[in-house]
Amino acid sequence: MTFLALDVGNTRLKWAQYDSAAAGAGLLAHGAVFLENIDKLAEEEWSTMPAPSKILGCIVAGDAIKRRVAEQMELWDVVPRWVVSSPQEAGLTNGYDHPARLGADRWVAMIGARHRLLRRGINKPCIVVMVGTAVTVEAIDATGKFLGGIILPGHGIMLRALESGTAGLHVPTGDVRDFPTNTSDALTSGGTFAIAGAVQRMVENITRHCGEAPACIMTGGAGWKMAPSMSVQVELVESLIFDGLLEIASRRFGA
Ligand SMILES: Nc1ncnc2c1ncn2[C@@H]1O[C@H](COP(=O)(O)OP(=O)(O)O)[C@@H](O)[C@H]1O
Ligand SMILES: CC(C)(COP(=O)(O)O)[C@@H](O)C(=O)NCCC(=O)O
Ligand SMILES: [K+]
Repeated sequence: MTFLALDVGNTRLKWAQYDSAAAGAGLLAHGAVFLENIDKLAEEEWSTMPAPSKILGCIVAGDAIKRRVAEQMELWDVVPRWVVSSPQEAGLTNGYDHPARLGADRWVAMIGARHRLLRRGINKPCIVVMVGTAVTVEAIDATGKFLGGIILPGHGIMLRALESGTAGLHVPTGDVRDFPTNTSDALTSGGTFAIAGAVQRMVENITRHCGEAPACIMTGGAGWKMAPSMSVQVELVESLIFDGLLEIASRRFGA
């Protein structure tokens, strides 16, 4: 059997095909497409792929996108399953006021992070950072309870908001500097420090709450851009959402 995992965000659809639906499964193929290009998946990337036996994904894009993704999968005779955040899954407890309202990508990434640590025998609090269209920073305690998390604008949204709300901030991308001395560097550094500072604050919050410093795992399309500028130690794990989907799939579908 092969397993297709999907992560549909507000900017890109990411997919990965595995040789089974189990943690540690072998990766057969993977790709990412901007949402404006999803209508070509069936005739391009997916056209030569053997039909998956199971499909599980998380989607936070709107219903119109969801329908367009489903259309591309009509190529195969498989009903795709979408993760909905629940009060409990794969050993995690969801502390959100309304568990189902938590973005499915956030829930799946947390499941991936928790099991990644447990597999290494690490049972301590954890911060999960996801740097995509938006940035999310989640806090999980040592028992696997999701305590809560924050949402802030991603780099692109921050810059576009500043550009559209001012007259004098239309400048090329700059560099991250401790003390920026031009507009480009000031904007790029501002966005980067906003994200790095938010993560540092959540690390402080959870350390105070749990009495123990957390492990910190980061993922998302722009994670590699943030990694060099973080003020706390983070582990960059590009596959975190897929790792989470494999954990959920192994429990739902069996190995
Ligand atoms: N090679 C790349 N392709 C696409 N986006 C990239 C790339 N490198 C960095 N990014 C950044 O990552 C963000 C998209 O990340 P992604 O995790 O796909 O977001 P989402 O899950 O919200 O769709 C974009 O806002 C963009 O700034
Ligand atoms: C926070 C998000 C917009 C992040 O989206 P992304 O950057 O991955 O495209 C998404 O997880 C979402 O729509 N969440 C629902 C609201 C919530 O989690 O509280
Ligand atoms: K995402």
